[in-house]
Amino acid sequence: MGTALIYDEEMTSYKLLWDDPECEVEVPERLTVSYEALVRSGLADHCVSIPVREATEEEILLIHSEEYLEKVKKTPHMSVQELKDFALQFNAVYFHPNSYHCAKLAVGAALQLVDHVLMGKVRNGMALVRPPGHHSMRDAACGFCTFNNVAIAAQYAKQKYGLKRVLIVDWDIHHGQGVQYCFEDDPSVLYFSWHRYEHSIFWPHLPESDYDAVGKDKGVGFNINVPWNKVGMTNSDFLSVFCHVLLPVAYEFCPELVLVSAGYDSGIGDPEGEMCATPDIFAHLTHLLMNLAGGKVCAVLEGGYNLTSLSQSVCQTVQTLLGDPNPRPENLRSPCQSALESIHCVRWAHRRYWSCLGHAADLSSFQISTKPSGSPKEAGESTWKDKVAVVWPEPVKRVAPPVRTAALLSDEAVCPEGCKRLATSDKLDPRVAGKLRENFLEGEGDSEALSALSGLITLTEKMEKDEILNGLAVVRDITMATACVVQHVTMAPNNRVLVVCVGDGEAPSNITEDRKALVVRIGSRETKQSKCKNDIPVCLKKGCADVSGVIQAVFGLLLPLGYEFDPSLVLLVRMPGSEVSDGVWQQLTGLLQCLAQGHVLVLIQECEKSCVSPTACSLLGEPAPPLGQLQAPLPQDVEDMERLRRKLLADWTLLQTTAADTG
Ligand SMILES: NCCCNCCCCCC(=O)CS
Ligand SMILES: [Zn+2]
Repeated sequence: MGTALIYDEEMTSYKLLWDDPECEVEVPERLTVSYEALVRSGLADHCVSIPVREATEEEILLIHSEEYLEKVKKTPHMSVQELKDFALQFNAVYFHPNSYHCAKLAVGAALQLVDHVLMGKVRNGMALVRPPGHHSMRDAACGFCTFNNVAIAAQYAKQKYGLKRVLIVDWDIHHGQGVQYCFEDDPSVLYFSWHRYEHSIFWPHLPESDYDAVGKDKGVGFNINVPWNKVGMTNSDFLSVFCHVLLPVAYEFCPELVLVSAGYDSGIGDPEGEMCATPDIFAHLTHLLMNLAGGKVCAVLEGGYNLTSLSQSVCQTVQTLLGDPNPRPENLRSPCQSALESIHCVRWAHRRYWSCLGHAADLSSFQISTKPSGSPKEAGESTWKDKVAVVWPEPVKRVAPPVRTAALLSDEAVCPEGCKRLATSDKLDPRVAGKLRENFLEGEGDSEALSALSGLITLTEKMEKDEILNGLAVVRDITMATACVVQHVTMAPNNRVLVVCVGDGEAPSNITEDRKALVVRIGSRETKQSKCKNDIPVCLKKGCADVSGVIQAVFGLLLPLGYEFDPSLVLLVRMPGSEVSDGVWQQLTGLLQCLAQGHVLVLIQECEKSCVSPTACSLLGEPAPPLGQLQAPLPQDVEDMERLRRKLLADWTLLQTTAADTG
């Protein structure tokens, strides 16, 4: 199934007709540079092009009032002066004779995308639209927005397809207060937004944009606001919020559809956001959402005003939706104190509504940075032109290797659909063979074992050379196989391997202190107390059969560790007898492809070959099936994981979830 791209140059046919410093950034070129970048990079050709359509009045009335619609309907016939006066009644908007037409196309584009995804014609997709939507309200335009494209899409999806749970992820740098107002009392729509706030001195200065606006009545808990109280937030801040706030809650919620209010004014160089996250981060944010809702992800453009940053970020998003491997995240470091405060506050505010946040540390442990007293004054109002020009490196080219998934199997085993069987006939370099015999086979002449190990070496080398993206291997002795890969990979100077062992069993013996290998073991009990600090055992009372326990460990520990470790290879090992369900296993296999440019090698023990085909599906880029709404993790497990997290904080900064965590 493909990735939809919805774009029509008709939506460039309106613009600002008078002087207004606040609106001048919202130019038609935003759409043309984005689309042209997709065409130039060849990404547009790999997408399924879907035509736009005008939304009907009935669809607009799903969210907006008749009075408001009747007002907007009059704009095509207005003079410039009348348009100007009309706009004055709203906050930070402008109108043009063509605005109404374009606003109906923007809504229609979003609905076309939702239809094609929910009818299974495409897997996911992106709608490049303007005007944006997330600020507009039932009775008012606001912040360049006329109709609330994403809010209408959510309501439309519920009504037409009977969806019970829709997740809206708003990564735009502004708070989509319009969306919040629509759904704050609605438990079927979980709205997540981060936004520049600076304790309300940033536009639109709303108290209800703060972290304590958690929803109302039946909707308490279903509105999540992460305020950025400083500018300059980085990739590390963004990933920390996804791992420690959004994703655990999103998996507990288990949405049937993910709508993204994809605004790129949160990217570096944007005059509105003034943040420092680079365009490649949107590849990771997108990837981390793609195993939710069975992969049904609809991204709808909101803001984004630096044309270079915008077009690069749009390309990063679409390339990930297409399934291409993610770029390795550049030099991640500790989230900043302000971001940690925000994470701490929002986790605390939601601790009663989401069991995955039940243990969130209370706020007494540190003094929240005080809100400025008195009425908010506009943040130092310099127009975007006199902002100093920001530069950043062009995102690295992301090339998909010629073979996506290779399989190392015994001769009689059937090769899963879509995988390429690895020919072990390749002559193994006699020196390597000698080392393997000496290190792993105690010299015995077991040619079968030797060919299996040499096959693993070949697999690993083909990944390093980008001849294949990922692979799976069915082996007889999984501990030996793991040790063999670890040894081979860590021989090269700047290679690092993240070993994820799922289920109980011995960690590979040759893990050294040199941080070239990091082992995270998710199992039911402490085997022997791990002596070296690069071997991290996560213990769950019920072992890997505990879905919410495993998910808690994945987002709270494994992914932050993985991102910070930044491996060149991920080795995912399914220990024999691990009771992990295929669903959880596929989630893991899918999510871990966000690391190491997607180079994931999965090891399966001969006796477990029933999980070969689900593994292959995930390695081939199929979204993992939804896990269902998650139960609360066991309190004992949560305490153990919290203790482990605090112990690891000294070495791993992305594990922090509160400002008090440092030191
Ligand atoms: N530069 C500080 C002044 C803030 N003005 C805000 C104007 C509305 C922005 C709306 C928007 O970007 C939609 S995504
Ligand atoms: Zn915005």
